[in-house]
Amino acid sequence: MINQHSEHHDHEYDDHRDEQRAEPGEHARVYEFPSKREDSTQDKTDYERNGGTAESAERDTAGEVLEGELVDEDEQNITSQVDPPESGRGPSFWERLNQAERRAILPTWLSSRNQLSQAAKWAGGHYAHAAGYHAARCPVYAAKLASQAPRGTARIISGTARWVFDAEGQPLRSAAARREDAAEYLRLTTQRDARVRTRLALTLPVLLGGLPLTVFLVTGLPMLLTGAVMAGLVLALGAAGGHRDKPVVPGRAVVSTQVAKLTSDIVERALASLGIAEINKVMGPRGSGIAFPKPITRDGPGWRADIDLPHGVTVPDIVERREKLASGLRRPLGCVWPESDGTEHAGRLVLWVGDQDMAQAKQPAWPLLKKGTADLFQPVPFGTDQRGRPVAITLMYANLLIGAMPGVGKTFALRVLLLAAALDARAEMRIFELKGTGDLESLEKVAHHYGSGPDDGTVEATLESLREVYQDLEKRAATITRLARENKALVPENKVTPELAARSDLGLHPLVVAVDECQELFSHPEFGKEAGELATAIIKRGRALGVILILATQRPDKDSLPTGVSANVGIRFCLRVMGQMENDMVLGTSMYKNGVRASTFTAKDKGIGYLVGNADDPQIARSAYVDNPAADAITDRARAARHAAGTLSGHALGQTTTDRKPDTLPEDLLSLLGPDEDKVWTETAATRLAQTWPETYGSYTADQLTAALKPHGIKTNRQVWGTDEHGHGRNRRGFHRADLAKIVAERNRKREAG
Ligand SMILES: Nc1ncnc2c1ncn2[C@@H]1O[C@H](COP(=O)(O)OP(=O)(O)OP(=O)(O)O)[C@@H](O)[C@H]1O
Repeated sequence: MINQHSEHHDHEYDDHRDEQRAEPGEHARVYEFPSKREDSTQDKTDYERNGGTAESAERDTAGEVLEGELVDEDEQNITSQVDPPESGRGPSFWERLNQAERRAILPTWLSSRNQLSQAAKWAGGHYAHAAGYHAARCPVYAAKLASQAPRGTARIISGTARWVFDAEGQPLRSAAARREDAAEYLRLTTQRDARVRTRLALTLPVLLGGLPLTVFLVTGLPMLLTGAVMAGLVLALGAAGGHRDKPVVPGRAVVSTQVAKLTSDIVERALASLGIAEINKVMGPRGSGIAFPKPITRDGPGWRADIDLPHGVTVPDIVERREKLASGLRRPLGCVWPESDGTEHAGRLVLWVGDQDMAQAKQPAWPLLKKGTADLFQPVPFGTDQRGRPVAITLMYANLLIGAMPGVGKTFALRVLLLAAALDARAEMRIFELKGTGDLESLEKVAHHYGSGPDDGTVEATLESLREVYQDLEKRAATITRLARENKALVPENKVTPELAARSDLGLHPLVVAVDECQELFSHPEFGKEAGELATAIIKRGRALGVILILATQRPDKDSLPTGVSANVGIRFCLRVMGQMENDMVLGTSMYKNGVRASTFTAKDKGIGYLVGNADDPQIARSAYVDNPAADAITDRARAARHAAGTLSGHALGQTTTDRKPDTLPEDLLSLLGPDEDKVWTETAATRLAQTWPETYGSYTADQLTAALKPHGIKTNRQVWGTDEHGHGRNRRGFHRADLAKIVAERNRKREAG
């Protein structure tokens, strides 16, 4: 690199320059420019005197400098090479050895027991399938071969006859006869006669003796064996009578989707198709080409290429053209995943090209699906990345925001994490699903608080729960401070530890608060503001105190997501969104600019999103797929574990408590409704029950009544218009008298029938 600067005429410089002149090292060349205007004028005049023009004099001077010739010592501008000399440049040999990356001795699939067992399972399954496929078609193959047996027999007979009588020499003998070449003809026929004699001598004993003997022996064998030998003979004859273009086994058991190997040529061609000027420059006839610092290798179910992009081109430049890149690679979009390498410079691209579209690739089952428990202080399984590697999330000391447009897998992703939390028996769960579709219903049986519906009642209940959590924060903080004062070793980092969380006397157990469709809460005209403030405070303070807030929204904008929440949340999962604003609202400022763009996902990329804040670099993850029945089975397990640990509480306990209540709840409730009361709010009914029969229903809240009515088949999530304590008319959750009356009539009928 060359740097120009003006030179002051002082002695220090002169000394320095003299030093350089005294030892003009090969790599430290000094180029000098005339700096004074009069000097260059002088040059021009001299040049003109010698027949040149002033402009060409200037050009020539510049040319001289570029060619690096030393010019007059008196001239005053200087250009010096700033690169250090070759010797002594960069890290030493040992330093380089120390920093060098060691490539794995064994391929990854051999070095991990898990991957090895997966590979073995795959190979076993593959060959078992092929064997089964062909076994099922055996009768068809046998019939085909038998039908070909006559042709096979004819072929063998005619082939033998042609061999014995030397049919292959016939054209030569005919040609000799046509040419009337008597000597040649005689030589050929004599040779043929000798051949035929020998071959007849070999064949006749076989035909006359061998065949009858074989028939005799075969018929003399036990029936079964004779049959087997005959069948084998027929099949062999059938094989001899086969057609080359009509094989007996027409197709393969497994049709492999052959994916083209990723080569540097293919990658270069794809990069050149992106329309990036710097790439085109290096790809041009005089360009240096694209640099591949490591060989292209197989990585999981795909290929990985590490690429040094040309100077000035960054990974986001490529990521934003992912679609064009996929077209250049001739691969489906869901197979092409350009990423940056966090440990390298901004132009190091890691391009992973999968064999299969991520959305269609078979995903392994969620590890906790059938068995196992979770520990919220440890990473809990969430899903897989584009290479099929497991992605786990540590929820403790974190908060999570999930955002996406409707219907791309937001609730499924949230549910997987809540199921994991449910499997940690210590965790208190407060779950609010503000859409009202019951997507999180499976978690009701383990939840301390549960609400479902977009109505004011549920939104208010969510706010009430947040208020409680906020108050609980104070208690938790006081406990931590007290413990730290008593024994610093108990709280080394002034935050909840697994040991403290396990102590039921402290109240520092993990507390998971989840709000699905949280825009209903934050944009609520009455409760939204307070809810936003509480959520922000919980996110800021709750982390160290064991409180985990998980929010999911399909409308990530300023009104629906308070900036305090979007700015402070630690882990973010963004599935498909429409544009930059939603992307950055969920994933954080500048993420779109840095190439982390959830807007590049397509409608079929269900459950796939960018996960930010979980690892050093943004990850692409697909949440594990757990459907409703599977989720129900998991929460049954979770409930049993909680029952055993004595940690069932609140709403979940209400369910059990009501199971033990005298079975007169529908009748009791009906008797409390006025004659004209067709509908009633659940909370009103709960209050009346508690007031009328305090011993039986004294502890009933609206949620507990909902849970208690569920086994009777009475739904309490209907919208009921009523007047609140301030005299305002509003909609809240409730039930219809008609539903209740129907159930009571049915119960009476059964009772009478005995
Ligand atoms: N990980 C996944 N793998 C495969 N399919 C998935 C996955 N996650 C979700 N889906 C599919 O996507 C559909 C929509 O998922 P989900 O209900 O979670 O969407 P949503 O974003 O919450 O929608 P809405 O905003 O309307 O509630 C599901 O019915 C499911 O079939």
